[in-house]
Amino acid sequence: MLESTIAAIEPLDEAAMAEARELHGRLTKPAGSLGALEELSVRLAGLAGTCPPPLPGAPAVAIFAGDHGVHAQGVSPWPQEVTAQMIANFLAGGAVVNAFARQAGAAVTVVDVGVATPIPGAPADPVPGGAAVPLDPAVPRLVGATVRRGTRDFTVTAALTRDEARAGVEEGIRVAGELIGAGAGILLTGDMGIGNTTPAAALIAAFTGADAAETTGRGTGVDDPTYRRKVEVVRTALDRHRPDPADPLGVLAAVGGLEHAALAGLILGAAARRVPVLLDGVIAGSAALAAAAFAPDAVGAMVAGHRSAEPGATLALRRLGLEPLIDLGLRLGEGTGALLALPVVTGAVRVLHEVATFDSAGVAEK
Ligand SMILES: Cc1cc2ncn([C@H]3O[C@H](COP(=O)(O)O)[C@@H](O)[C@H]3O)c2cc1C
Ligand SMILES: O=C(O)c1cccnc1
Repeated sequence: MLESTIAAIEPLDEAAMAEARELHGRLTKPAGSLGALEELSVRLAGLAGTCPPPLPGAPAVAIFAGDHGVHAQGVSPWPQEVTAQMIANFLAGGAVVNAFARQAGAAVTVVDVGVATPIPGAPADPVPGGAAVPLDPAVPRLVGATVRRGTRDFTVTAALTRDEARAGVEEGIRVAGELIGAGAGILLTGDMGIGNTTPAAALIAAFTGADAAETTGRGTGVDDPTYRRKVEVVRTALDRHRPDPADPLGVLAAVGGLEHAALAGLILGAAARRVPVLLDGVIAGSAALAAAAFAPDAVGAMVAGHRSAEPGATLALRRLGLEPLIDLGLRLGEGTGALLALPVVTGAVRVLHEVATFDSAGVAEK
């Protein structure tokens, strides 16, 4: 499934992009006046292979959740159980991501790929992966797709086996296909996993070559001693595993997490189906680097929702050549920054559908 998905990812359609650029030049606005929205709409035309590209209807945010063996090293001030407790909160509609999803009209799917503790109140048998899904923005949904109940501590051994990392990536591909099959016109990335900014920092260091001190941030707000320990943990893991950036499955297995692997898969799945994927913060950025290492043309499907306050997020976006749409100092995750950016993406496309040309509106050109 991974290999066939990678093989299906192709470059942007140059003819559709040229058509979108030409159309922009005829719309009733000074050329270039919509700034970054113009190039974004051109890119989305290239992704869809048609101009104008479809409006990104039926948005769907996929929140991949997992726990982390490296939590034992004291890299987060929060207990591991908060991952499962927040999933219960997502399903009850009480988290920030739910508020923003309601505002955006986005369906919320939580995918348990690696949660270590029981999810309070969750059915013993959540919807198994593969079940038919209605995209109902009012009802958050849990998909049970556990690969293993938390990764191993990567300061000691590889976080995952290659097979486990592959299973995580393939679950993300499967979810992308399921959501797009149910009608989603744009996918948004979300994450939940106490400690997951530490593997994100390690992945970004592995893929960009940046130092652990540059890629590591304060996550949920760690104090100075914890921050120093976190940098050391990332450095120790990189020294121990020496991950090869040309082998993304190996990197994800050595220093990644199951939600990072699944998000890489979601991105690949969206790119293969030529549906845009709106990236959230640093976890998504680290997964996007993995996706780009699997398939460089996958970058064409990526839209950077926002600039997370985590320093690694900026390094990841720079490496991918993506400019974030909004920059509000958010550092939450869950998909919150991606959801806030969604109207910007829709606006960029709507211009190509609805704005009159100088000719049709009888407006004089300069
Ligand atoms: C209540 C709560 C809600 C969250 N929602 C997202 N995160 C975010 O913070 C975690 C990563 O930060 P660190 O690596 O410092 O643990 C992830 O679960 C991420 O989704 C949350 C964290 C907490 C505590
Ligand atoms: O930017 C993010 O994605 C982020 C930042 C801090 C904690 N969790 C996620």
